[in-house]
Amino acid sequence: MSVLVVTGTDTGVGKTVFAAGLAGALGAHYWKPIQAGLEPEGDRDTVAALSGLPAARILPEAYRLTTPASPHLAARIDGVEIKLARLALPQVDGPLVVEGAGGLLVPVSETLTMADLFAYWGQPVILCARTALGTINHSLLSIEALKARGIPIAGIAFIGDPHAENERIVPHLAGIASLGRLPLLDPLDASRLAAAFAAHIDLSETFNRR
Ligand SMILES: Nc1ncnc2c1ncn2[C@@H]1O[C@H](COP(=O)(O)OP(=O)(O)OP(=O)(O)O)[C@@H](O)[C@H]1O
Ligand SMILES: C[C@H](N)[C@H](N)CCCCCC(=O)O
Ligand SMILES: [Mg+2]
Repeated sequence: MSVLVVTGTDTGVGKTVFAAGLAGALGAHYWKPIQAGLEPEGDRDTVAALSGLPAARILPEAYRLTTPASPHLAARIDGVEIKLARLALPQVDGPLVVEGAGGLLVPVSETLTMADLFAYWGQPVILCARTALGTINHSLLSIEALKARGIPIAGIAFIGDPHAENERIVPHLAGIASLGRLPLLDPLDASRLAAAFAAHIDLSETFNRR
């Protein structure tokens, strides 16, 4: 089993759309261990709709929390305690794509962050980042947080309209691979996502480095 963890510089950067494209391209299983916010749908449902994968490849979450908030707060509201013991990676045949909640230092409890979880898993992480103004700082801070914990970095994936300089300077300063840029798709559907992912995202270096 090979695992790729998808994180982002923030909530709402496009991790789920990217993860759907990635899981579809790899014929992987997809797992969102902690879902905070169930309306109008969870990320699992979005990936089911956008990845083109059979339903059995979209694994059930370990925690389904009702409130669209930081997981530590969503868990408190639901009266749930998030525990590492329930967050072991599921064993599947073939590749597994795992999506975090929000960005790296988002708390899942009073003592645990998403980054702690990634360090515990020790699997390579793809950082999803906007192309737009502000991304340089958010991206480099996120990469520092990954490096500080010794979390392997598979690369950065940009999402949004082209911005050649932002797409150059971040991987250059961080010394990590860029997997490319997923454009904003309108309409967004499974076939357009698969085509855009194949045209714009290069996974060859990701797998060669491993
Ligand atoms: N490549 C894209 N093309 C068009 N729309 C996109 C794309 N990427 C993201 N979006 C839209 O942007 C919004 C946020 O994207 P997404 O849900 O993937 O973010 P996220 O990083 O997974 O957020 P969360 O932290 O809640 O998991 C969604 O409405 C999604 O449809
Ligand atoms: C509700 C949202 N869509 C995600 N599920 C959780 C995002 C947590 C972000 C916390 C923060 O950085 O302030
Ligand atoms: Mg998401």
